[in-house]
Amino acid sequence: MRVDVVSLFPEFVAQCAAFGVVGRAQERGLLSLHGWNPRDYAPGNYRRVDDRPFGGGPGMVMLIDPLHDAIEAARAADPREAKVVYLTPQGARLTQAKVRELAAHPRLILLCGRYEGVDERLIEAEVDEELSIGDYVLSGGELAAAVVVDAVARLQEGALNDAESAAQDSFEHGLLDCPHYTRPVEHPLGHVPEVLLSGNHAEIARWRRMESLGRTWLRRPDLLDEQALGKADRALLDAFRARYLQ
Ligand SMILES: CN(C)c1ccccc1CNc1ccc(C(N)=O)cn1
Repeated sequence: MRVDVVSLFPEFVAQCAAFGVVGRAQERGLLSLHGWNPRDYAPGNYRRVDDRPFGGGPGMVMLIDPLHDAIEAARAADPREAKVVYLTPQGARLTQAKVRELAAHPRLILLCGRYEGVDERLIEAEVDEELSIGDYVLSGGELAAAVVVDAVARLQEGALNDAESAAQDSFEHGLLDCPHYTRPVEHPLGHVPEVLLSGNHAEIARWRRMESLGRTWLRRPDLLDEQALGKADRALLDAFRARYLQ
């Protein structure tokens, strides 16, 4: 998968993608990242990329032409069709389902806004999708772009080994992950649940599923559609609630 990032700080996103699983995905050729700086397409000595907003008010707005030219240069760098995504607080919420959809594209162009954002005419002409990573304001779209790069990189075939993909799977199934424990068994901070030491793999799987269901019910009831749960999961959740409420 190829990702082109249009940003005044293109190195920002490249740095975020240089470590761990995402860095390894790049080394394995599963992901290629390219930065395009609108300032390189801004004419004259001052190389302006922003200007004052029509209608007055504080802050600056990113100019159309440097962004347009940077996006077109990115498009031209690879023959495949690109989906252009603008990271903005005004975007649709990014979910794992949306990440899966994005990860299936051969190419993405991620547009990172700074200042107060981008001239609306550029958005209308060039952007396919506006996405938000959450309801909060960042000083630029680069962190949001780095989140998208990380999330789609992990879904590239061959990016994760078995252990890593197990961690990925829990949220993929729409539930929160169960608790995890490792050595030592006894520690001043507490002990390890007996079931995990039992070697009884059916019981361990049952306990983990119950914990995932229970935690989702407690922490993110919005993720839990109890109607869609099978008979076995409903029984596990009832058992969790009985223990929790006793
Ligand atoms: C400068 N701002 C406020 C701005 C305004 C408009 C567009 C982009 C930006 C860049 N900032 C962002 C970007 C994304 C998110 C998010 N939640 O995905 C939060 N902040």
